[in-house]
Amino acid sequence: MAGAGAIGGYFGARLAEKGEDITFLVRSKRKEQLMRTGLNVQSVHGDVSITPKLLTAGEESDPFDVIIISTKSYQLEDVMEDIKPYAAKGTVILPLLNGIEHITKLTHVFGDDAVIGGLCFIETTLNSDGTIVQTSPIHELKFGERNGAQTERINRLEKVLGGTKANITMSSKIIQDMWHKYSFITAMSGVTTLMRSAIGPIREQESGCRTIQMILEEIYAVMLRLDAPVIEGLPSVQFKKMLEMDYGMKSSMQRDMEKSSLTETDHLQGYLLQKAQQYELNVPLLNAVYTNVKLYEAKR
Ligand SMILES: NC(=O)C1=CN([C@@H]2O[C@H](COP(=O)(O)OP(=O)(O)OC[C@H]3O[C@@H](n4cnc5c(N)ncnc54)[C@H](OP(=O)(O)O)[C@@H]3O)[C@@H](O)[C@H]2O)C=CC1
Ligand SMILES: CC(C)(CO)C(=O)C(=O)O
Repeated sequence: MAGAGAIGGYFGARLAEKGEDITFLVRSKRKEQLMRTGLNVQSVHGDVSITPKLLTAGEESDPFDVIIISTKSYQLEDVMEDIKPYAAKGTVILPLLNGIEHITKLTHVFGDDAVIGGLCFIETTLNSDGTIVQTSPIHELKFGERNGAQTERINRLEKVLGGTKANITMSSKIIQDMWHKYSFITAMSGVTTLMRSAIGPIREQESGCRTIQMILEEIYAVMLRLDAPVIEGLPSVQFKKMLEMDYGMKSSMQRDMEKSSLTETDHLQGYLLQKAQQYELNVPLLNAVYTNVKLYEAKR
């Protein structure tokens, strides 16, 4: 597992809890912390604490069968360098980042065949002592071959990841799932950071609902222009999902802002905005949410 942060620590701990052989690639500060405290998860599905197997970049190790990437988008270039020595021919790279642009970057470095698709739906964060806190019932991870094939390696991976105390499933349309998640999170992180509120109170305002619907429409228009494999009527499907989210659900971008951390807005809203400009599409709400986060980043 490349990274032992909010999602990497959560899914890694769940896999280790099941008995899988998981090594976490960490940097020195996190390593010191984990050696002192162990890897601790506080979860609505039950807490778990493990003594993690740790590796830091440059240390000797055999290559890994699977490398799950769980860093932020702005840490991708560095982590790709760091994992290179541990990726051999046949190593499968499974990224869990939100967004889509990282797939191109990963295939460029590791080759088309090595990289499969992946995503997760979970609300989790690191608290000040490094504990992973998972707060709402959803803890879903999806993975699959990018071309949807039911290959031998994907069946093997399904066996390894299955039976874990988290909802981990194989998808034969993972790229579509990733675009759908991308549209959802771009809207969700956009409105929650703009309104500085969890999703519930935003939906209680009629204008809040309209804002969510409008930004979903803008995102959809850009994705259609990019020939992304999205379903017809995606904005209504995503809006419905937004209505079903826990009242207090926040986005990880919003939590990052609450912790005064850097955000992934360039990777999420920024990428779509750049495409909208290229194709001369009018996306006022995307512009507004992106500017809001960039102003926050400039003031950090
Ligand atoms: N949190 C959530 O609820 C969800 C997040 N996501 C997505 O998942 C991705 C990860 O987010 P999240 O888990 O919240 O982020 P975190 O910041 O909590 O975790 C990222 C971790 O990666 C580590 N890391 C970064 N670079 C390296 C490196 N070169 N070597 C080793 N470790 C490294 C960081 O370690 P260090 O301490 O050294 O900085 C950090 O612990 C994002 O794309 C996000 O959008 C998706 C769904 C939900
Ligand atoms: C959709 C959501 C809010 C939870 O999975 C998410 O992906 C995030 O916070 O990054």
